[in-house]
Amino acid sequence: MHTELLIHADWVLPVDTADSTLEHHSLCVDRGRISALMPRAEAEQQVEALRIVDLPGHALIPGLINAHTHAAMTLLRGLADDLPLMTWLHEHIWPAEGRWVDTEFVADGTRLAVLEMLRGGITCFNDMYFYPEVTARITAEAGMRALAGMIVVDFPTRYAQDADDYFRRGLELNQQYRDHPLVRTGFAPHSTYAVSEEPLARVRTLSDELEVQVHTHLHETRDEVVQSLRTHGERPLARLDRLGLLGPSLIAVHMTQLEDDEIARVAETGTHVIHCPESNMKLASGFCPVARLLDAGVNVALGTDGAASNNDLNLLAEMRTAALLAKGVAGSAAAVPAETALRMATLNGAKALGIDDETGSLELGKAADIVALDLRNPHTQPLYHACSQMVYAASSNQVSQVWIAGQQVIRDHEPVTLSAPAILEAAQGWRWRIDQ
Ligand SMILES: CSC[C@H]1O[C@@H](n2cnc3c(O)ncnc32)[C@H](O)[C@@H]1O
Ligand SMILES: [Zn+2]
Repeated sequence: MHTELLIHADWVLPVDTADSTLEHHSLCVDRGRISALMPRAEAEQQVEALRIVDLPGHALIPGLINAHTHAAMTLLRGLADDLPLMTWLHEHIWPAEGRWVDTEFVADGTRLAVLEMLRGGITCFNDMYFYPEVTARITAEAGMRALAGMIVVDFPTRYAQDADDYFRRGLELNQQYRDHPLVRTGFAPHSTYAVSEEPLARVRTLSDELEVQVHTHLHETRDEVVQSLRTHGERPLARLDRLGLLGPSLIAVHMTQLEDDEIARVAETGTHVIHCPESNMKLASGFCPVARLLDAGVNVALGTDGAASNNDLNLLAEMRTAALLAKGVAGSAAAVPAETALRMATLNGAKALGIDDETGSLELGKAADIVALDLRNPHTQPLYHACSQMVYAASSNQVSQVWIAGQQVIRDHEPVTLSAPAILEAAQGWRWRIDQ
C-alpha cells in the first residue's frame, strides 16, 4: 500500500465510539485524508510512504476544536481584568473596541490568535467578531479551519451601520466562502440582550435557507436572565424557543443558568451547548451544569471565549478545567472523566459546528486534522493512561506537530504557515497604541 504520509506514534486516541487508546499504531494520510489506522508492526510491513514521521513517546489526538472565541480579542488580553461581565463589557471592552477595532486590528489580532491556537493543538475555531471577512482570510492563509461568524448586533459600529448592513456584509461573506475547504460561515447574533427580535427572526429564516449554524451567547449570567424577565417577561432561552431558534443549528454558548425543564428542552431540540469554564470563572458568570446536560443527552463542547476574558486560547487547559470543575459542580469525582473531556474538545465541537462528517476524530475518510503531543516531559511521566495524562497533566507546549487536512502547520513546535516574530511585533505595536 502506498501513502503520502505515514505517522508512527506510541499512542493514538482516535475519539471513536469505544474511547480507544491504541498503542504503537500508525496513521496513513493521503490527499489530506486519513486513509488507514493500523498497528505499527503491520504498517512497517505493508505501507510504502513518501514521508515517514516517527514520534516516539508521543500521543496522536484529533485536532482540538475551540467552539467559541473572539479571535482578534488577543490584542485586548489583560486590558481589563477582575471585573464582572457587564462592567467589563460596558466600561472597558466595548469602549476600547469602539476606538480601536478596524480591519488592521482584526488582521493582527487574528494572526496572533491563530498562532497561539495552532501551537496549542487547536485546528478549528468558531469565531464571533467584527470584520469576519478579515478573520476568514487570515485563517485560510494559515491553513486553519474556522466557522467565521456573520455577526449581528443592534448597535452601529465602524463595521456596520444597522441590521441591514450587518446582514448584507454577512451574506457577502457567506457567498465568498461557499465552497471553501477550510473556512465556513455561520450566523453569530451576539445575544438576546444585544439583538432584538426582528433581526433574530431574520437569522432564523436565513440560517434555514443557507443551512448554516447560529452561534450566540446565552444564559451567560444570572443577571442576563433577570433582566430578560424584567424587560420581556421571558427567559432568554424561552425567547429563542418562541422564535424557533432552538434546534441542531443552534450553538448556545455559556448556559450557566438552567432549570431542569430548560435542560430537557435543550436536549429535546438537539441544541448544542458550548462550555467556557475559564471565562465563566474569571468573570464570575456562574457554572454550566455540564454533567446534567451530558446525562440528558445534550452535545456539550468546549470554548475558550476571547483572550480578554480567559486570558489565553488554550483548549488543553480548558479540557482540564472542565473535567475538574464538573466534579466540583456535580459533587461527583466521576463527572466528566478524561475521555469525555477529550471528546468535548474534539468530536463534540465538530458536531456543534456541523462538520463532524469532516473532522473531530481520527477515522478513515475524515480530514487529516492531527495533533501530536510529546509526553516525555517530567510532568507527564510515568504514564499509566495516555488520555488521563493528556487531560490532567499535559500542557500546550507539549504539542509538537499539527496537521490540518494533511498539511503540516506546526513542525517541531514551530509554525510553518506563519511568521511568529512579525506577529509578535505587530501585537507589541498595538499594546503601546491602545494603552500608552
Ligand atoms: C459582535 S462581536 C462579539 C462581541 O462580543 C463581545 N464579547 C466578548 N466576550 C464576551 C462575553 O463573554 N460575553 C458577551 N460578550 C462578549 C466582544 O467584546 C464583542 O464586542
Ligand atoms: Zn464570548
